[in-house]
Amino acid sequence: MKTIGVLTSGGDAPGMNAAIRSVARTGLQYGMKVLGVMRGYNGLINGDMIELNMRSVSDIINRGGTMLYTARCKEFKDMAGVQKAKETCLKAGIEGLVVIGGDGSFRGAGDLSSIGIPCVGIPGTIDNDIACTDYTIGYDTAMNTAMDMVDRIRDTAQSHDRCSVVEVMGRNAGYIALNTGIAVGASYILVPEIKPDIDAVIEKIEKSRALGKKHFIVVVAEGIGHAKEIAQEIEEKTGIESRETILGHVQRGGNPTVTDRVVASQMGYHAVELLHQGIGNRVVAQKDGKIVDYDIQEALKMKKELPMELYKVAHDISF
Ligand SMILES: Nc1ncnc2c1ncn2[C@@H]1O[C@H](COP(=O)(O)OP(=O)(O)O)[C@@H](O)[C@H]1O
Ligand SMILES: O=P(O)(O)OC[C@H]1O[C@](O)(COP(=O)(O)O)[C@@H](O)[C@@H]1O
Ligand SMILES: [Mg+2]
Repeated sequence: MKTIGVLTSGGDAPGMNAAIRSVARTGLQYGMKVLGVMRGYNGLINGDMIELNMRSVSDIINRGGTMLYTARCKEFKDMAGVQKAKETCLKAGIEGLVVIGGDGSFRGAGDLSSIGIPCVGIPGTIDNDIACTDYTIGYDTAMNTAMDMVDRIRDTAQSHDRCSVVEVMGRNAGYIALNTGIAVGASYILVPEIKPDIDAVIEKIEKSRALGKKHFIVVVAEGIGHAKEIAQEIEEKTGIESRETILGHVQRGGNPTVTDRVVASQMGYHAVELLHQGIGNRVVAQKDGKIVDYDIQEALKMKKELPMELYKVAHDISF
């Protein structure tokens, strides 16, 4: 391949820049022309792209967000949009494309691959909710940010003998909630994968209160929501003054951790190796510590479950 494109799509995630840098530098080393497509699939439909050289990806490895911007592009969900994107690719000479994003972005990459533009997906989302991979770029940074924020909340909850209900991101996935919850010693963790049971939360708080505990942290995933109502119910039923905090987009920003930078660098490299061999319609993944790749359609059919043993450990040791 003489020319490849790279784009970021869906929610941004810390480490996406490190992946862009890796894709660009690997491609350039192979003598390829590398085009950075702006604002996800929008840039592909509108022909909005910039040529990347070795220096244009300098000083981004340490930065959150994405230098190529990102978007959720409705038009690309229809084949007409995908067809337009293909025409842009043909015009610009793009023979292969790296798509950094989540499962939605991979569906689009599969569609574009099916009409003759080979695409390789790189999992980039803070949610870690992509079934084919043990790890998604941005996840570690997001969890560490959430943990830092809850540590701060703990200081004030402790000083006031309060209960803090903290909502972390994760629309459909409880990975951030589970790991942050265990890392901050939460009394209870509510995740979208398990039907919420407020009575169980209250029972747990009462149990540890009987053992002398005076301040409590409950972590709630965004998919469960209702942090305010949960805090109110805890206060009403236990008499413990309660406050809710929704962490929100603070979890999506900031400098990527070492894990996110390393995995992003490895995955970007692997993606371009595939395109260099003329291989498309693949998703790069991390499996048991190794970088591997899967057919996009097969990857999208895979299922991943929240580690229930970890959920049990979290609750068995929080008193
Ligand atoms: N079924 C689909 N077919 C084609 N493109 C899709 C599809 N679903 C999502 N996309 C494209 O991928 C973009 C990102 O998807 P989204 O689900 O929002 O985020 P993520 O990739 O993080 O899961 C969408 O805005 C759209 O352009
Ligand atoms: O920034 P938005 O559009 O409000 O989206 C919020 C959602 O994006 C995420 O931060 C990341 O999700 P994606 O990577 O799948 O886009 C979710 O945790 C959250 O539910
Ligand atoms: Mg998604």
